[in-house]
Amino acid sequence: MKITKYSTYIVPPRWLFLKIETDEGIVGWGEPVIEGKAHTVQAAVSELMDFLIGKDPLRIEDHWQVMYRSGFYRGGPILMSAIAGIDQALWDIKGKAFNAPVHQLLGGACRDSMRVYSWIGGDRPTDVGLAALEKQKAGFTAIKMNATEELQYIDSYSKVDQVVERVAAIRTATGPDFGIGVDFHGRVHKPMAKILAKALEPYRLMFIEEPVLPENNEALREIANHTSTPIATGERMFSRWDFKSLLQDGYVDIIQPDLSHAGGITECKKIFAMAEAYDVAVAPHCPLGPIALAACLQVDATAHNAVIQEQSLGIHYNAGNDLLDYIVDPGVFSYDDGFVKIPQGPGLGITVNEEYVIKMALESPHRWRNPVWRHQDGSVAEW
Ligand SMILES: O=C(O)[C@@H](O)[C@H](O)[C@H](O)CO
Ligand SMILES: [Mg+2]
Repeated sequence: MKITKYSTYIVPPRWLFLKIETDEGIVGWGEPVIEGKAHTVQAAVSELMDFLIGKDPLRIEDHWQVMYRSGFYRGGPILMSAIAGIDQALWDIKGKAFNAPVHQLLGGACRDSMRVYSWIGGDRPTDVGLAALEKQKAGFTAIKMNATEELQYIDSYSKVDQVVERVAAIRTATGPDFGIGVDFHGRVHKPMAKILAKALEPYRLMFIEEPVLPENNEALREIANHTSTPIATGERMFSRWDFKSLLQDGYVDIIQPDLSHAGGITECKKIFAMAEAYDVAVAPHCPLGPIALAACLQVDATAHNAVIQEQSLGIHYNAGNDLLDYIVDPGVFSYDDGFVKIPQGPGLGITVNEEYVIKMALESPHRWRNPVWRHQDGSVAEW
């Protein structure tokens, strides 16, 4: 079998899909994207595909090594997202070629279904009490919300109180066993992060996420010393090499690599295994489309330490398209009591609605850019 062709599709709300074709008629789909930089990743995909056209799609490990090592410059969000989407598409092809779901090819499932959580409140954390209750009624056992829109290095305690009030409202609305993740979203700096972490401790959270930006991961030590709440991070870390010191240092409890940002199925399977050796859980990040979610579930199925999966079913951003719009078999992601069954179809286990993808790419190709938010004094706030 040989790779003959590829196509990329910029689709709303913020995504990029990739289709790779072969001379045997088998096609694979991937989702190589980083939000706000879809066009940049698209360009990186086209550069990397020059190495793959005419090659055997089944030699995934070798292709991964070529894409990662042969370019001299390596790592980072753009290159690793491009590799990720290509890698997903190659695994999709391999699964279809052997008529097996990807998880079978990775060693087989060690769980039947995966607990999932839904994001509430969109980019801005408003009215989350009600939103959490709606998700609970819809069958979810866990949600995640953003803690705050912005917080300065040193800021008022009333902003801390507002976060606590929102979390308390969710806890009251949903009861003691409901999973609550609070995403600091890298919007909080070290001086306030420890205050906020400590203030949230009584609410028995599932985790606090990105308490500081990943480039400040050395601050996790102090934050971990201020709270017993599990600490999660990793959506902006892109390879085993990014994760190794985080794991060695020992202050993280849950890592959140993204199957569309961190080198794909091939790399994330290895990252999950590294974490297992440190007794660290995995909760893969995925505010993306159906191909990314399917890739996550295929690896989750095979990883003992995968505990919960983020997913964007039900209009993650409170605007635009839902991931189910892009597949012809939306039932594949139906959840029961907060769990999604592992997709069993060949490859990634979903059937992309190609006609709809092409239509959306033609009619509404997005140019989604991250909003620019500012603090009261006019200085830029982390989005
Ligand atoms: O953990 C999450 O899902 C968030 O940090 C999103 O990745 C971010 O808001 C961009 O969509
Ligand atoms: Mg996050």
